[in-house]
Amino acid sequence: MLGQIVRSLGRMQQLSNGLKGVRLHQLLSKETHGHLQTSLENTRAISTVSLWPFSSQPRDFSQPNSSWSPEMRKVYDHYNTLCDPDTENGEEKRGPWRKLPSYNRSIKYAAGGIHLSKLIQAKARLFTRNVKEQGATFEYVVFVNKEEKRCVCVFQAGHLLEGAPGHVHGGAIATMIDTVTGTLAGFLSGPIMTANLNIDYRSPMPLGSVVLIHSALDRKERRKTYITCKVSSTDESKLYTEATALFVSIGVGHLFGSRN
Ligand SMILES: CCCCCCCC(=O)SCCNC(=O)CCNC(=O)[C@H](O)C(C)(C)COP(=O)(O)OP(=O)(O)OC[C@H]1O[C@@H](n2cnc3c(N)ncnc32)[C@H](O)[C@@H]1OP(=O)(O)O
Repeated sequence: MLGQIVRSLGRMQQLSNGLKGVRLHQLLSKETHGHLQTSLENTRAISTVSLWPFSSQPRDFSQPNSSWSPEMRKVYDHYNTLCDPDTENGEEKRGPWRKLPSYNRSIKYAAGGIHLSKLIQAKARLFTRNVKEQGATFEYVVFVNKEEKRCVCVFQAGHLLEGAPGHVHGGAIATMIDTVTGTLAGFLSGPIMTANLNIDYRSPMPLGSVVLIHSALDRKERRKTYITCKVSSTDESKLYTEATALFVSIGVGHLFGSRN
């Protein structure tokens, strides 16, 4: 089975031979992210923007939309400004902050990706980006600071995420924590999967809230990347949730049931 997949992927690589800088393993890394660990997909998109000259333009869900509250927009603008380059002596210098783009399934936009999508599951979409109604579920943007090995996510919780009446479902909060810590782990360590997630819910989060999800690298040990996480109000006066997460680096074969 794995052999067949690898042969199919080989044919797909021929399709992409004309595309400079695009290698099969990069496409596979994106697929890994599309299904299980899309943080690397985000990461690659930063470093290889040239991966997107294909077919139609994918929608970047990290752009402001009309569902965003003034508070969401204000915090977004603050972090977005940190991503702007400074000009010193006429030279542009980029700081450590980057905004990560976010797609519902970037692989289908790459050459050969459509075939990869079919091979795995054509209708699969990233969990947090699969509701068309803007503002109904997960509105979020992740900003990463490479030097400090940390990131911050601005998250607005939509009305379809209700758990306790009027408040955000604990599973939705866990989803966002997994997403943000996983994005950081993938950014720092490449393809990974969540091995362990510990969450302490400290205060109920009202639906419609805009919160900050701060994640930072705790440590790396061999294939293990440990991340800490805090979810708070935007002025950081109220703590909603704390978490720790462990991500284990994987090879692509892991997704096909191989340990190679
Ligand atoms: C933008 C969106 C980003 C979203 C990110 C979301 C990512 C996800 O949600 S992934 C989906 C949820 N996760 C999964 O389904 C993973 C299922 N589990 C697995 O596939 C495997 O158990 C996996 C990959 C975690 C580890 O398996 P394997 O590669 O064989 O590693 P293994 O050799 O057992 O362990 C490696 C190390 O990790 C440690 N480890 C593994 N699992 C755990 C665990 N649960 N707790 C503590 N330590 C662990 C091992 O002790 C070992 O440590 P050491 O190096 O000190 O010996």
